[in-house]
Amino acid sequence: MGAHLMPSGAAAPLSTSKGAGLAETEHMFFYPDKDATNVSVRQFVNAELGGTGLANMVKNAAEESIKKHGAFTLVLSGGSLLKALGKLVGMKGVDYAKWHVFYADERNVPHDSDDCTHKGAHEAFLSKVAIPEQQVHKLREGLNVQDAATEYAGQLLGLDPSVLPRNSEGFPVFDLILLGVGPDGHVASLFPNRTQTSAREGWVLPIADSPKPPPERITLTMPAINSARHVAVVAFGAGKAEIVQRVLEAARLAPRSPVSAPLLPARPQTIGRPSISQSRQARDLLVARAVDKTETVDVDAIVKDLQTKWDGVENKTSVVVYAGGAVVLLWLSSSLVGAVNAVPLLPKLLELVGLGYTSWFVYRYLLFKSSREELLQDVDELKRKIAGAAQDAKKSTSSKSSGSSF
Ligand SMILES: O=C1O[C@H](COP(=O)(O)O)[C@@H](O)[C@H](O)[C@H]1O
Repeated sequence: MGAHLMPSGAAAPLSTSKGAGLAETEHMFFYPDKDATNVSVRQFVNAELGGTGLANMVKNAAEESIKKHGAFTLVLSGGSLLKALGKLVGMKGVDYAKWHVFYADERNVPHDSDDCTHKGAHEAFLSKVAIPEQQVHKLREGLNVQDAATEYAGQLLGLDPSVLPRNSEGFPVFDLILLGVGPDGHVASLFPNRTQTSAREGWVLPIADSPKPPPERITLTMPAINSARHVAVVAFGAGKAEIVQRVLEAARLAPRSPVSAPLLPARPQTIGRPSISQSRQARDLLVARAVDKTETVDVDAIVKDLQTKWDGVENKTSVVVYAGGAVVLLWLSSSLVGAVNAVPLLPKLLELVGLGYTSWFVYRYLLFKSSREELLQDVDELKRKIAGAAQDAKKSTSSKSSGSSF
């Protein structure tokens, strides 16, 4: 990845990690330019807290939309996003009877296939909340992909404009579109450098050869996505970190042109300041670091283990003296390395010596079977000598101490 520029123009450090315990933080590579974009970046320290943040955002958007036009139109995409939506289950005070659910993209597969986004959404939360069945708009099964896309567009066009209004250009105005993002930057089933991604007409498109399996899908078009009142891109987990960063940098470097990767939906191509209706459209990017349970550190167990080991040490004074000596040696050697580094050309010369010696060692001891056996014998011999010397030292200490008792 290239350098990350801070508002001052200086390069920013690469790490995106944040202090533990913070639920939501500012993303360090995002510098909002209020005139050019109305995207906000919300960063959570882990996917668990990100899921809660997402569920709250959806709940608030639903309340606002129901107040405004008596319905809430929510558009889902697939993948890891669906699991995060599980946090909606059990939330109090949600008027699910007024929700209408759609898919930003869907795979052209049977509804019981594990590749089916609707199946994932149903398992994660639709089956656990009271949204009327007829208000969940699924892709019709068993059609060829072209007909499936036409049929899906027909379902949307058939809705009463009080539920799904259209804008002045005739595109649908969904209340909230939730987009996942692939590591390659695709959103919905709009993949970078594919013709469908730059389509400027139509609501729904068929995809017959998706670069990510399964190959047959349908997807909302970019202008249909852009017309929504709110769009949130949800990018949870380490696998999404790089693409998120790249897109934020692209948005920063060319704030007035549509971003090249389709992660942040391209802004309508208006010259100058966005009009009031455009600036009212909210764009959110929710990111979270992945925290795997196996990564958590049990500090108590470590302390206990150290305590047991320390209790088992017979001569604690010697251990303390040796440990102190090791620290001093480490300090001396680091000073030495510092001094060597300060001499011009010497570090490079020493690197060459190291390289030469390593090559010789590999050739002499590791390349051929016979020389590897020889090396093992030498190591055994050395071990025997060290063990013998230690035993001799022990014997002489015990004979001295028994001598002094006479
Ligand atoms: O194929 C798809 O992938 C993206 C991202 O999925 P994820 O599992 O990497 O989060 C998803 O947003 C899209 O809807 C889906 O069809």
